[in-house]
Amino acid sequence: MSSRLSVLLAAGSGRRMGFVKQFQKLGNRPVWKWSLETLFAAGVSRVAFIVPEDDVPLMEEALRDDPNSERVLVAAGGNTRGQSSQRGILRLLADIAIENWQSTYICVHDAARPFLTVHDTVRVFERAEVTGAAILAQRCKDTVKEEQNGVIVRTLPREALWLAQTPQCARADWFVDAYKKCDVDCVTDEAMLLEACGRKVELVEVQSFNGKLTVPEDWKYAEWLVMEKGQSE
Ligand SMILES: C[C@](O)(CO)[C@H](O)COP(=O)(O)O
Repeated sequence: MSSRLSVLLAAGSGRRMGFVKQFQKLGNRPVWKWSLETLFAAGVSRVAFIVPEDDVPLMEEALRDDPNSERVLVAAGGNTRGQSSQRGILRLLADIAIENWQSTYICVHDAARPFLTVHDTVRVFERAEVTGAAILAQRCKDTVKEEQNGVIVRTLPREALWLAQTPQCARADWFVDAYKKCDVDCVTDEAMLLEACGRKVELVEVQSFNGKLTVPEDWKYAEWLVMEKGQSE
């Protein structure tokens, strides 16, 4: 019987957004709460919630009255995404016997993707539980250009291109093995780390909108979407 755990990343500085979006209220709850509820509804038993070091006490306080508070570990992020993700995974595994790591699946999710659905989360876990690792991703719809000094040097074949999203899920022992062999500071997602160690990571095509709130336009779109969904105040 396998178990499902998750790392929820919320340690970013919000430089491109202009504010720390993951703690802002979106509709009737803070951005981070949207994904936290989804992860638990998808069968995750424990979440390592990774926030900036200075915000750890604040977030512990914010979680105090949450029905899931006992199942959330708040911890400080590192200097890079890779370090934050690694800290979360190792923190979760500290409470689990090594012989159970093979049957433990951990997904890493960006708190900045609040619209993730339970259905898509379960699909990623189910594929990872079969293949060892899987991530949610979107097929590339646009024509993609490679540039040098503002000029196109190549058009890439979009049939083979996907846009990586989160959750990104793998067997716990695969992550631990990757940490021994590869540098977490050289990757921009967990799949890239696993790929660097020769692991095969399956792509699961996203079925509902799961955009990342990165720039102010994304925030405006998110507010509009929440209004449409009837989940504003
Ligand atoms: C993991 C990711 O969401 C895949 O698209 C993305 O790389 C995260 O980027 P960020 O700069 O750490 O938000």
